[in-house]
Amino acid sequence: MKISGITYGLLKIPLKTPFKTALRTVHHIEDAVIRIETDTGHVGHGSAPATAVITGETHASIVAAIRNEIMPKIMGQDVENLNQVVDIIQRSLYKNTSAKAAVEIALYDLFAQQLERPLYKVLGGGEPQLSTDITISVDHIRKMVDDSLAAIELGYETLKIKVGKDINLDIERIKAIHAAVDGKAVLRLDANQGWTPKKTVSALRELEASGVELEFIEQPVKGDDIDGMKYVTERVTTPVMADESTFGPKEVIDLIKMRGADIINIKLMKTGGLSNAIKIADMAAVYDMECMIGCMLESAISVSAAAHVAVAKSQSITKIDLDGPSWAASNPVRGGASFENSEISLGNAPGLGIDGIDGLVDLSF
Ligand SMILES: C[C@H](N)C(=O)N[C@H](CCC(=O)O)C(=O)O
Ligand SMILES: [Mg+2]
Repeated sequence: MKISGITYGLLKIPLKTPFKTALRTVHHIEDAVIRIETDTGHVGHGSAPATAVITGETHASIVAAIRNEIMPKIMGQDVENLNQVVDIIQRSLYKNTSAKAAVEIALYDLFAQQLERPLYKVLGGGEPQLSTDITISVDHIRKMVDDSLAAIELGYETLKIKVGKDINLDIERIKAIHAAVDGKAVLRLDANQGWTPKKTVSALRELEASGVELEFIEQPVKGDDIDGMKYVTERVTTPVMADESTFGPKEVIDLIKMRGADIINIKLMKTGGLSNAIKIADMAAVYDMECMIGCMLESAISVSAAAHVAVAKSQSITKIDLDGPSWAASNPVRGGASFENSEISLGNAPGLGIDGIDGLVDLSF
């Protein structure tokens, strides 16, 4: 099965409600989508959102990186030689992790299709059901409380509360949600780099002292402030998760060695795809470190691939934040994993099991 062609598209799906973090407000999922074709007539699907504030990439840069740098180097390669092709993708250009992720997702889809097995089985198997959290956008307190209660009504058992705007107001937000939820859901926080190390410690100590139990605090300080992450990790009881601080395996090794966080958030768009995500999950298992699999605001194509990794690497990937598709007003992906509120189910079809994608704007000029 040799790689013989590629088509490019843009997928834009309105959200049910705006997604708001300390870094950005988003009204649509917008993904660059690729379909990699083979000489056997198979099609592998891949996609990547443009999360410029996190990875530095735009849709134009993702498509240009794939079109000009990655595809010319893997055209004609045999999908069967998965590791060799992955190596070419990873060496094809510096950074551009979302572009690499889109290509790796399509490649792994094809590899598993060739073996006529669902991707998670090719990656090691597992139980093909996951339960994801749901993100609560940062907003005024009443809205966040209402959103939290509505999510619980829909069956979500874990809420990921976005903070990081104004730390004093954030403390009020968290206390109000904690009181309203009244133990009916697990609470995790994501400050998306919005706090400082000292203020994080004092906020968490105040919350801990007032009986607010948090599963973890994700990326409280600037991504490149690894000393700040360590400072917080050493001083609070609440576990600290690294998101924007760690992209690839090397950064994770460094962070583990310096004990700069308790948990790692693995996202395919940061790792450059499945190969590095798997390396990180395996390394974390060696160090008895827990990981979460996360996503950007992205469609069911790439989130399905992340779900397959999570199922196969459940020894270290113990937390799931794959709510991207739940934010979309519709799911234009035919076939593949199903996303029903908190429940994610992987089908039995080969690869990712995707039959087609509706509403793609063709970029294959
Ligand atoms: C969607 C997911 N639950 C999430 O919160 N991801 C964010 C980044 C999402 C984005 O800005 O597209 C995160 O974990 O920081
Ligand atoms: Mg995060």
